[in-house]
Amino acid sequence: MATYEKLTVPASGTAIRFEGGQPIVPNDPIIPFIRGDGTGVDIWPATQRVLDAAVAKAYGGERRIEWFKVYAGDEACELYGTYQYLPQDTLTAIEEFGVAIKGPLTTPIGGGIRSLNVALRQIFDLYCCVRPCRYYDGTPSPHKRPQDLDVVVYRENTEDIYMGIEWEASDPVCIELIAHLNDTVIPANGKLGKRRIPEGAGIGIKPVSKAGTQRHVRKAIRHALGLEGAKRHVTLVHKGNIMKFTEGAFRDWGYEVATTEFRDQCITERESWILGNLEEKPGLSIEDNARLIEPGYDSLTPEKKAAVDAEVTAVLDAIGTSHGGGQWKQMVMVDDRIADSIFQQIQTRPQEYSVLCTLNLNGDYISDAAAAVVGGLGMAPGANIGDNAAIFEATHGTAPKHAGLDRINPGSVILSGVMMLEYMGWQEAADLITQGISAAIANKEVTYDLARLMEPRAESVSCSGFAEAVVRHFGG
Ligand SMILES: NC(=O)C1=CN([C@@H]2O[C@H](COP(=O)(O)OP(=O)(O)OC[C@H]3O[C@@H](n4cnc5c(N)ncnc54)[C@H](OP(=O)(O)O)[C@@H]3O)[C@@H](O)[C@H]2O)C=CC1
Ligand SMILES: O=C(O)CCC(=O)C(=O)O
Ligand SMILES: [Mg+2]
Repeated sequence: MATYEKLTVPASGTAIRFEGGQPIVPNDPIIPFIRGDGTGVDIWPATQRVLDAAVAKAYGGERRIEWFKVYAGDEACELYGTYQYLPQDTLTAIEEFGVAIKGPLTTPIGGGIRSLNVALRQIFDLYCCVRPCRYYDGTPSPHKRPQDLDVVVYRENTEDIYMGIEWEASDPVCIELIAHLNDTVIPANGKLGKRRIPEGAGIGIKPVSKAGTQRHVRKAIRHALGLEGAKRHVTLVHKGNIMKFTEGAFRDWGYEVATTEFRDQCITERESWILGNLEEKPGLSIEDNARLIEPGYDSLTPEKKAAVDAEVTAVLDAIGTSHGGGQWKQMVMVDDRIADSIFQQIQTRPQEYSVLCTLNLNGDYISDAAAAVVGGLGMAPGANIGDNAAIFEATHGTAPKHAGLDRINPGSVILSGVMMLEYMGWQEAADLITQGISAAIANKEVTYDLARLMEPRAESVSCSGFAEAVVRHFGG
């Protein structure tokens, strides 16, 4: 048993262990929770009420969660002292008990502390941020057909510019770094021409590694393998046309995982065109197939034409038998889209997407945008998953202007709790909550954010009132 400076571990309960990246869950798990800053004061009690009621109803006392209050953010400073935003006790508790849940934590813009939310993901190597965006019937939305969006954003969670390796413009190290880049590093690369970093610039570094990308893509593909029909689909989202060696590499490394480790279960979009063309027109020549997959083929240089022909030949040789004859239609489709395009696609053609596998920053943006389509940040849950720990939290932040007013929507943290119960294998309790939320919304018992979008506008319930409504509607 670990030692704690200011915390007392619950007298009863058992730790969740991890084996091979999977949680082994006892009937009485000790689960650390962080209340959170801002609206955390409203949301957390509402969430705990719903989770406890669901577990009690589903298992009649056979299973229960032993909550272990741990501290981060403003509350931690009150208990541990000034600037103690993320005390060692909290880290020890998450390490010892493996699965935790948290409310949002404040991060100042510009100077001040770095994000505690990001720090927790990095400290525990929670490399996949999983954010499902699906529609609950009756939820008001600015979109005409919000029900068409049913995606899971798989956001890489430990790399990219979120590593926080950056220097302020006035920092002497930054000035020295810019001089070194301008005088030595950039001229040494023949392709960068006369480019110069402007003096007075701040500098941030964007590391994207092959190992970091591939372990994340692997989890996204495994997720898609558990889905059915057209939802067996992973889209690698990137801005690889501009950031070739980070975002472009993310795409290439992602395809590499799909076409090596998951070769028998995956088909890429281009491979599907090649096989599909041949299925539609048996006897189609390599050149005509190449013409169909490559727009503008006839105006390509002979070398480029030969490369497309070679691609068609290679695909037919490698997987013509194993994937051809329509077999590929049962497999996980892996394609890629440029990030700006995916923002419009999830609004204009939402039904075409399923698992959106992204880098860190793109996933941050896309998860808020996708949440907006299906009803806003009040209904946007999330999970940070690693091989030895998992922390569940909503997509949104502290929403400070609503703090302490018992009016914010606790739906996102409650749904993050649903993800936690599913991760623990407690599906019966998770289902009760999902039913309760669906029925509360259908009954127009909703918080201000959803009430104001309803037509006619509905009378809103409080944050705690929504939790009570969810509990009342367990079982439909
Ligand atoms: N994982 C985390 O802990 C995160 C922390 N943050 C941090 O949170 C702080 C505040 O960030 P901010 O940019 O204001 O973004 P927020 O996500 O906190 O809030 C922005 C707006 O989104 C709406 N919203 C957010 N949560 C809910 C909810 N539960 N129910 C209904 N509506 C909701 C509200 O809109 P309206 O007022 O129009 O109703 C709110 O004003 C910052 O310090 C930021 O760094 C941000 C994101 C994630
Ligand atoms: O940590 C923060 O303050 C913001 C993080 C964030 O926006 C997110 O994880 O979605
Ligand atoms: Mg965000």
